[in-house]
Amino acid sequence: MSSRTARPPLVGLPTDRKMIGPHPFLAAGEKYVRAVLDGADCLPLLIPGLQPPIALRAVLEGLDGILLTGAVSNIEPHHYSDEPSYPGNLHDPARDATNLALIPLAIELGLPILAICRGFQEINVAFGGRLHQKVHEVAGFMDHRENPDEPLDAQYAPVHEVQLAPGGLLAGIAGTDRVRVNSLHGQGIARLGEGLTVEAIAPDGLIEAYRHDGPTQDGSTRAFLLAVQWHPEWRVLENPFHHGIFRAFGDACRQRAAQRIG
Ligand SMILES: N[C@@H](CCC(=O)NCCCC(=O)O)C(=O)O
Repeated sequence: MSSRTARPPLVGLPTDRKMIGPHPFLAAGEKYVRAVLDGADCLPLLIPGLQPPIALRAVLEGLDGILLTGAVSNIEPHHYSDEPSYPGNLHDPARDATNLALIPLAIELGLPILAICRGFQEINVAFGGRLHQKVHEVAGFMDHRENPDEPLDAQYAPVHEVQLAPGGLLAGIAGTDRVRVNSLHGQGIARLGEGLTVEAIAPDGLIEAYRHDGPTQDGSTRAFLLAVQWHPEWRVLENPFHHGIFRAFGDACRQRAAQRIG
């Protein structure tokens, strides 16, 4: 038995940069932090998203998992195309710099990753994929945005189905091949990054979830990487499918923590 004390797995959440009055703050949405604690049963720790990024390898080496959160800001399009950004597009270059540097490092270290909405888009870009800047303006696609005038519970209510890939991670968690999900995004996948495997598709054909089956450091097991375009963190304990996603992520983090201690 190890002489080191067992501790709950530590999950890092890279922050957004938000202005409060004249001062920039580094913040993460409380619902994501709570979902790590309550849904995954892990300890959340915020990773400051600065530009240029802090020494990320040193931070990641002390962690057992990463949660990439959603955000109202959009990835600067120069990271995935030569299209200009549209006027008024809200960006967070410090978060882009941190997360696009952190993703390959986390994968190299074999850390479990759960990515939500903007985080889902970030991993796709980190793997060489492309995004639509406005899905609702692309012929054939639905409008995947929320109505900001509705109460939050209505904005985060399930609004469309996704078809789950047979034999996939999500189909295993859901125990079925179709689920209804919430939808609060203007951007979406135009081309899936190299090496990512589709896990869920919306009725208009938009990819809404994927996984990555890369090998871990020892080459024997595969690290958990699941990314979803919707918001499983919302009232995570009230939705068995969403809780299942966080539990699966937490289990992967616990396995990772046990390897570190053992
Ligand atoms: N800005 C991107 C990503 C959408 C996203 O992450 N929304 C989350 C909103 C706030 C939250 O619930 O954390 C897009 O519009 O596609």
